[in-house]
Amino acid sequence: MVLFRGIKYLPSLARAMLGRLQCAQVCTAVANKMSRAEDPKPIVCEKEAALVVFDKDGTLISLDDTWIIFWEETVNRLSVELGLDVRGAMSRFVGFDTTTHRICQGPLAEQTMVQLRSTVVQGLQSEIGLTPEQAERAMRATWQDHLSNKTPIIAQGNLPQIFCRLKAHGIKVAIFTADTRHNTEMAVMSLGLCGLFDAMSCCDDADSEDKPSPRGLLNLCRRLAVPPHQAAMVGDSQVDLSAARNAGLALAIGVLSGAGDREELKSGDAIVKDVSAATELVMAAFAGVEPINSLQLTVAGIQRLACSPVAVKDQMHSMSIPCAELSGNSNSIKTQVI
Ligand SMILES: O=C(O)COP(=O)(O)O
Repeated sequence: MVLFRGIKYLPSLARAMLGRLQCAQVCTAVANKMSRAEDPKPIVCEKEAALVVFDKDGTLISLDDTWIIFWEETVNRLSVELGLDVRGAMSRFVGFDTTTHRICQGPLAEQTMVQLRSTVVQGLQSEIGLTPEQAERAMRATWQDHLSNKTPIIAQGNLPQIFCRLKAHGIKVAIFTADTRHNTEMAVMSLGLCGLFDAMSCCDDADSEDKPSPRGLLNLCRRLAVPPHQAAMVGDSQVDLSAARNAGLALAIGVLSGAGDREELKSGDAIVKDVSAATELVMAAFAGVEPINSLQLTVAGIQRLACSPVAVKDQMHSMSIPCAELSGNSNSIKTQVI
C-alpha cells in the first residue's frame, strides 16, 4: 500500500488527471491498473493542492522600515558624490514622500533593483539636469544592490505561525518578489521562515519576468504542481494584483499594510488590513475555515468569485456574500462589499 498512500507517488501526468477526476472509484481503478500492489484498500483521492503566494515588501515585511533606510542611504551617497542635495527631488521621483516619511505607490515600492537603478539614472537627468554620462558615472560610484546588514526587517505579523497554520491545512506557501534572491534570503532568515515555505520567485532568477508578468506565478504553480485556479496571491500593490489576474489565479488579495491604498488595490478581489486577514480569506477559500473577522470583497471580486472554480465558490457561498448569485446558507460571517 506504500505505493498508493497518496497520489503524489504516481507519475505527474496520471496525478494531474486524477486530480481532475475527483472520483474515488475511478482513482481506485486507475491506480490498481498501474500498480502491482496486493493490498486492496480503496484509495482516497487527495484534495487538489492549493497555494498561497505572498509578495514580500509591504506584505510580509514593513515596506517603510526596510526601504526608507535603503533609499536614504542611496540618495545620501548620491548627494555627497554630486556635491549637491538631490534628496528632495529624487525622492519625489521614485515615490518617497519626505513630508509624511512614507513610500507611496511608485518605482521604489514596485520596481526591481535593475529597474530602480535605471529610474534613478533617468531622474538624475530629468529632475537634476545631469547628462546621461554624468548620471551614469554618479550611479556607478554610489549604487548598491544589496541591503546593508543594518537594514531593519520588520515582520507584518507572526509570520512563522501564519505559514505553519497554512501548511497544517495542506496549503502550500510561496514568496514572489521584485527583490533580489540575496535580499530575500536575508529577509527569510531574519524572519525565522527557513523551511516554512515551499518555493520563492525573485527578480534575478534566470526564468523570471517583472511583475505584472504572470511568469513568476506560473512558474511557482508549475514547480509546486498546483493549478493556477487553486492559487491565491497576496500583495500590497497594483502590480501584484495584476500579476495574479494575468496568471489566472483564483484570488487576488490586496493588503493595506504597504504601498497601495484602497483606490489603488480595488482591482483585486478583496482588500484586507494585513497578511493575517489575508490568511483568513485564503483559509476560508481553500480549507473551509471560517474567518474570524469580516472580509471586504470588491464588486469585481464577487463577480469573479461567482464564476470561479467550485472549491472557492462553495466557500464563498458559505460566507454569505450579499449577492444574488452567491447568497449563501449561513449568516454567521459578515462580508462587506466595497
Ligand atoms: O523590491 C522591491 O522593490 C519590491 O519588492 P516586492 O515585490 O516584494 O514588493
